[in-house]
Amino acid sequence: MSAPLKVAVLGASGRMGAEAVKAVGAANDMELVATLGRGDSLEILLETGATHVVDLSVPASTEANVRFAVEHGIHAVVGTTGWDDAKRESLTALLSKNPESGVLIAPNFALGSVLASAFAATAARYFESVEIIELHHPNKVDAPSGTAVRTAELIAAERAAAGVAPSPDATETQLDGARGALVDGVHVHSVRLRGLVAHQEVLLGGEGEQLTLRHDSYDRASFMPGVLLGLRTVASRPGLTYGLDGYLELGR
Ligand SMILES: NC(=O)C1=CN([C@@H]2O[C@H](COP(=O)(O)OP(=O)(O)OC[C@H]3O[C@@H](n4cnc5c(N)ncnc54)[C@H](O)[C@@H]3O)[C@@H](O)[C@H]2O)C=CC1
Ligand SMILES: O=C(O)C1=N[C@H](C(=O)O)C[C@H](O)C1
Repeated sequence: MSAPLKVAVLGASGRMGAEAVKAVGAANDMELVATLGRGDSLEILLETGATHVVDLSVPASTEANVRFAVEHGIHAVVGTTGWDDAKRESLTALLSKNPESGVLIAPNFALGSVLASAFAATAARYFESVEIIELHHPNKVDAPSGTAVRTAELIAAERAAAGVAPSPDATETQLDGARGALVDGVHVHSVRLRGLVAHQEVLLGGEGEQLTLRHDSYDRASFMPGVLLGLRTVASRPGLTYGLDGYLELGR
């Protein structure tokens, strides 16, 4: 049996981080070597010999955390949101100078969510209209969700490749925000509601019909198989992988 992965969790006291600490601690092929929170020095990663980090911190911190890991030869599995095009491009440039390092940025670790986004992208080739509604707990600090942004990107790419026209919309006047945010030409609506965890609907409309693709995470345990898959795979995938679908055989 090979040596266990030496894993550090960043954002370990948070909602997701606490779940990841449990999941890594229970995995036979992993050793939890460090748990870091706000204000902790990243030098702890070097002192504890971490080979892998899971970043589940906050959008304001994740880039610095991941860059530190890459610069020190530590593989990173990242669930934190906020990785826009510019940040991913800059990270790719850093990774090209550290060719052994692997980073997975996964907007959503839940298998059902990854599948739902892939199905939605495929379906969006065949429907005139598409909009996204994402629904989350009210403690979430960012909107729209990273998952919704990624889903919109996938949908837009499929529609562009298929030559599908923009969704029809005759709106002439509106209150600010009434039509949601526009992500790559796809309207995204964000709901924040006590009692929710993480949910998304993709609405696809055609003449006389509607297809709705909905995914629900009722518990953060739903994200843990994806976190563990990411940890087990990332070292064998140098460079940046954006989306857990990059590690799955989805036939696309
Ligand atoms: N990819 C996925 O499947 C999922 C991603 N997320 C994302 O993960 C992130 C965390 O979500 P939650 O756990 O709900 O948030 P949270 O607010 O409960 O936890 C974040 C934790 O990070 C800590 N923190 C702040 N700065 C830090 C730093 N520099 N280093 C280490 N820790 C630091 C905070 O003190 C807090 O304990 C968010 O961006 C969220 O959108 C959440 C759920 C699933
Ligand atoms: O903050 C959350 O809770 C979640 N964040 C991620 C996102 O922004 O998509 C993943 C999941 O939706 C839960």
